[in-house]
Amino acid sequence: MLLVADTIAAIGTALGQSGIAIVRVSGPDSLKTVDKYFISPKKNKVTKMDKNTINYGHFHDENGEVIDEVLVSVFKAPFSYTGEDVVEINCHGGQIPIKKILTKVLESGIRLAEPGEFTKRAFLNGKLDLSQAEAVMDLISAKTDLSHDMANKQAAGNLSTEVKKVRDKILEVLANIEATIDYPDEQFDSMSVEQMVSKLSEVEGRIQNLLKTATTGKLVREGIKTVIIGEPNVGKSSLLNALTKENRAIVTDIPGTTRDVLQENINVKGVPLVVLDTAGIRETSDKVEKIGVKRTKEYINTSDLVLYVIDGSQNWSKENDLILELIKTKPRIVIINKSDLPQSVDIEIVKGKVDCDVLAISAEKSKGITQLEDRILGLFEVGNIKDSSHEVTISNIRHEMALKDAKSSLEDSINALKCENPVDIVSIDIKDAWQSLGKITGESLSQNLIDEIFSRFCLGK
Ligand SMILES: Nc1nc2c(c(=O)[nH]1)N(C=O)[C@@H](CNc1ccc(C(=O)N[C@@H](CCC(=O)O)C(=O)O)cc1)CN2
Ligand SMILES: Nc1nc2c(ncn2[C@@H]2O[C@H](COP(=O)(O)OP(=O)(O)OP(=O)(O)O)[C@@H](O)[C@H]2O)c(=O)[nH]1
Ligand SMILES: [Mg+2]
Repeated sequence: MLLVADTIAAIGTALGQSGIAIVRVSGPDSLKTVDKYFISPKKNKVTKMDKNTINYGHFHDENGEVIDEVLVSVFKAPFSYTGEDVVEINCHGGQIPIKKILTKVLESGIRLAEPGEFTKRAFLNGKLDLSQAEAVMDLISAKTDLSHDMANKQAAGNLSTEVKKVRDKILEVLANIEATIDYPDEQFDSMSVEQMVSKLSEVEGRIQNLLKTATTGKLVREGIKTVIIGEPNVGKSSLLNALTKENRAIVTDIPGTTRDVLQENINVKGVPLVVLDTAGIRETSDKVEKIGVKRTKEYINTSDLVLYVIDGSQNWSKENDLILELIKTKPRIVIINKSDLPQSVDIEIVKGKVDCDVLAISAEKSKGITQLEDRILGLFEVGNIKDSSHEVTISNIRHEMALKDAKSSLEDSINALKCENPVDIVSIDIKDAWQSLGKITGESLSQNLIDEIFSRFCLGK
């Protein structure tokens, strides 16, 4: 069923300079609006163009001045990404043509799309379910092959299919209960309590299998937020460079080199790491450096992992103990750097002091980096991530919560059945499980929540 909606437009490509860019228009007025500005050599009207065609011409302003040489792609409802009439204007990828074309389209009374609104319309028109729409967003933000592969499978509907199968099984039991309640005297092939328990247990097992993939799945999708901290000059920026295998951060022998936080994405065996290199922590009177140190402390709080770097060639300081205290509740690894130099720090003593991994490395000589990567993955229990890449992976906390709710309702219903509670009471729990699962695909989710989910998407998507 197509919903009656207004017409929206947005730039579908990244802002900035590029070969080509796309202005996307979707809704009932899209063809006739673009037609006002488009002239093809054969004077073909956009409204008369065949569906699924790409057409050459020029985009003009109302005075007939050429704005750009373009290609327009025409899709006709319901055969488009959104399910509505869609026109895409492929123009040259400069700021000016993009801006001018979008402005003309918007001047014709078409509204600028909200973030995620094209995909939201695809969802509302039944082109995608909610988990597939969320996967479209994941496809865009994926930073490693593994996270991309996971998003691709979800976009293809692997999760939706499993959820639908499981929901159907629940529905069979529910239908059976409803029938016994509505027609108590009729003879039909009703399920026994044992059969219901067995069916629901099977469903619970399948949900549990999905839940098992969630820890790894979330890490692969979201990445591990990692912050490198330590005193000035210990080699934090050198470690970032060793991890990225590029010279991204400025390294000098002057303490206090890094002032602002630097962020890099790193791929550790398919797991994305978002690594922050921070300003060295120390008492300082320098105004700029002070702000850096304050930020470092804030980043520690919001990170998933702290890499605490110590210079092994220097004597152990009381600051080291203070910093260890500061991070003691965080997942952390203590890194004794500059292992290529004569050591003043005794690693065995440090190991005795802390209850976390302690590792000697040389950031400058790239020694111990692979071991560090293994320890990081070990800490998050994603050692053999490739072996555990499933056809269906739970990567989104929203899905995980819905599955947990469904599982708990199923457990309640199974226990109630075993205790011979009346089936009409049991059916409430079974219905709850069915509803919870429907939240994943968006079938049982309130409009507000749906709006909230799409608002997190990019503009033009
Ligand atoms: N230019 C452009 N590139 C793009 C997109 C887009 O919207 N525009 N996409 C958007 O993210 C992705 C492709 N996804 C799309 C999905 C469905 C349809 C579509 O027209 N579907 C119709 C017809 C299918 C058919 O011909 O068999 C349909 O489902 O009815 C188009 C693009 C990636 N590349
Ligand atoms: N010998 C040796 N020197 C290193 C090693 N790692 C870093 N250095 C040197 O230590 C100095 C400081 O390195 P940086 O990476 O800038 O240290 P930092 O912790 O980022 O310093 P700030 O940004 O000032 O807090 C530079 O001269 C590096 O060349 C190492 O593994 N071995
Ligand atoms: Mg630095």
